[in-house]
Amino acid sequence: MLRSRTKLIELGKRQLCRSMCKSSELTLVEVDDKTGIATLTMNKPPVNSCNLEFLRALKSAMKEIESNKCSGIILTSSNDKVFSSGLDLNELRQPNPERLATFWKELQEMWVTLYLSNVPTAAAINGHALAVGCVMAAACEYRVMLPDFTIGIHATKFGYVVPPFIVNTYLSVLPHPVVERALLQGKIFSTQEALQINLIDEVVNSKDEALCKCADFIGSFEQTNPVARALTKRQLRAPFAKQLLEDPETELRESLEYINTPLFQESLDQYLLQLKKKNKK
Ligand SMILES: CCCCCCCC/C=C\CC(=O)SCCNC(=O)CCNC(=O)[C@H](O)C(C)(C)COP(=O)(O)OP(=O)(O)OC[C@H]1O[C@@H](n2cnc3c(N)ncnc32)[C@H](O)[C@@H]1OP(=O)(O)O
Repeated sequence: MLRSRTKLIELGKRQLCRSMCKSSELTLVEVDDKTGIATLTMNKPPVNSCNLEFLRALKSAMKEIESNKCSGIILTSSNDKVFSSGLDLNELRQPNPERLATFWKELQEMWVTLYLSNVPTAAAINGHALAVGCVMAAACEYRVMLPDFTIGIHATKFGYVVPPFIVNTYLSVLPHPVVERALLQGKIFSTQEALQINLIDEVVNSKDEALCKCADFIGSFEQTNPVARALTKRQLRAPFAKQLLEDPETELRESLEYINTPLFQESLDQYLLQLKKKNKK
């Protein structure tokens, strides 16, 4: 605790970044010179599905934003219909064992980086946010969403047992009975339904408005001490991340075992077929 506090104070002494604009193919980071807020735009066509390289790019963008002492992160998408379609299902289908293990570790690390980020995090959900797309939004501290899209974790519908840290992401935002029903049904919520259950904080009519609301949210911490804020956030969130932080190997092993079962592979094949068929109609 003392070590991490010292590290944070050292970070606090560094200059607030005034302008940084770094693009990779998969992510785009723009920092507002006045506010120090970084907008991290997911940019993996066609639907921001998370493969190994994309998870890596997201994690490294977030770490870089934090190390540049920005005042907060807004997560959004360059696609105006899809925030993220979740994990790239091709990574899970008949996987190469080594790549699958690396992929899953990246997933764990990306989640920890976002969920326990030292800086305020907000999601401008400008399109569908499915499965891990929803998890990323729910891992942020604030969510604003455009109308007529969908959000939720429907893993049970395609034969995926939801790992504890994903359950915990939902539990950070929603009451237990709501989480239980939503996960067991594999419920996908409309924007309006998501607002009613408080999965999102607000509905807005444009991406610009969403970005402004997120910036206002991050600005609301201007008067707080960033070190005290970050440590308090960590205290509140650590119990939900404890299992994964203390024993990532067990979660990794259990996930890999499950992904490799014939039961999971068969239901994944069927699900991917449905997804492709939809486009041929
Ligand atoms: C952060 C730590 C998390 C740890 C987690 C484990 C938790 C377990 C829970 C979930 C795991 C997942 O995330 S699995 C991913 C589940 N995602 C989906 O089921 C989304 C499926 N996609 C859609 O419903 C739609 O694509 C869409 C609504 C997102 C967009 O619709 P649209 O019509 O705009 O686009 P298309 O359907 O035509 O898609 C274009 C193209 O992309 C392919 N596609 C879409 N999603 C995926 C995906 N997730 N993985 C791989 N490929 C995907 C789709 O088949 C189309 O391909 P073709 O052009 O070749 O037909």
